[in-house]
Amino acid sequence: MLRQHASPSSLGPGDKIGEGDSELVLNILPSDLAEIAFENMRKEVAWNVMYHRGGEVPRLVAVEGEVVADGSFPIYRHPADESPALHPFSPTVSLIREHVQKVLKHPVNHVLIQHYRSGADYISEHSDKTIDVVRGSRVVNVSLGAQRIMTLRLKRDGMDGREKGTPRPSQKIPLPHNSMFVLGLETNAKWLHAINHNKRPLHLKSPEEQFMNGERISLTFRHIGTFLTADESQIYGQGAKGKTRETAQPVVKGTEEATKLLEAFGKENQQSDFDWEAVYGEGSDVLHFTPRQ
Ligand SMILES: O=C(O)CCC(=O)C(=O)O
Ligand SMILES: [Fe+2]
Repeated sequence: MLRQHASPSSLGPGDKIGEGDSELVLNILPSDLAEIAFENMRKEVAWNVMYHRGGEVPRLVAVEGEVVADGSFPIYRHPADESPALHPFSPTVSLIREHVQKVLKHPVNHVLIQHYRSGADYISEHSDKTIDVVRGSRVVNVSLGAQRIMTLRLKRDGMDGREKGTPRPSQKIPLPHNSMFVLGLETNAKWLHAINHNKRPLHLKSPEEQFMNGERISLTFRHIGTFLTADESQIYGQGAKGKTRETAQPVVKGTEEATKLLEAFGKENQQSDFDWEAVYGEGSDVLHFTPRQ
């Protein structure tokens, strides 16, 4: 039985989350791996500062993925000025990936890893950008370290037809250490999600929030259908204009193409009935939005 709570209470395993295609899975990793994963990743992962509109994003990030035989690798495009360089899966992340795939029952070939260094680090409300996400697959966030809260909020246009002044439904899902939040694409289409900051002094927080000194690492695994060739000169696959390796096209940096894709991302953030085929179907060959000078 799925239970539906009033908006502000916390949801967890077994609850109807978002459109009902999302869920929280506890103890995703065996305890020996869960225990060492955080410290291992601190050392193994190539952490970067990432920029959005010229400012630093408030967390450290890294990208890893599966490099295929000819050296091509998956690319996930989202509105950052530059995507960090992709590295092959590091040893601990590889192990985590295996457990994720077993539960998810579909492959994942790309991960965005984020280090929330304290309660002051956060990710603003957004929908994941799905031009490069294999259609019908789900996105997962594995949480390690301090518990933070995933907040879902119905998109504004989802309120059409409801009485004026009705608050937008929102849901709070605490993400404990060693959990996996599965984001269904229907939920991603109709709701925004965020990890808001939690600036209460550490000593006033719950033991779960204080864990790992308030630091959290999340791993957002996706099944990506768009690829860059080894020398990063060409792009192909689901989200590109050339849909196969043979029809790969040169990547486009900046220019009107970039403005067009950024506008499409804006629409995906706002529209519950976002028409994927109409907006993304043709594909885009843009790589970086504000290329390095
Ligand atoms: O840190 C998280 O769990 C959320 C990350 C996220 O929403 C994203 O990278 O798109
Ligand atoms: Fe997200």
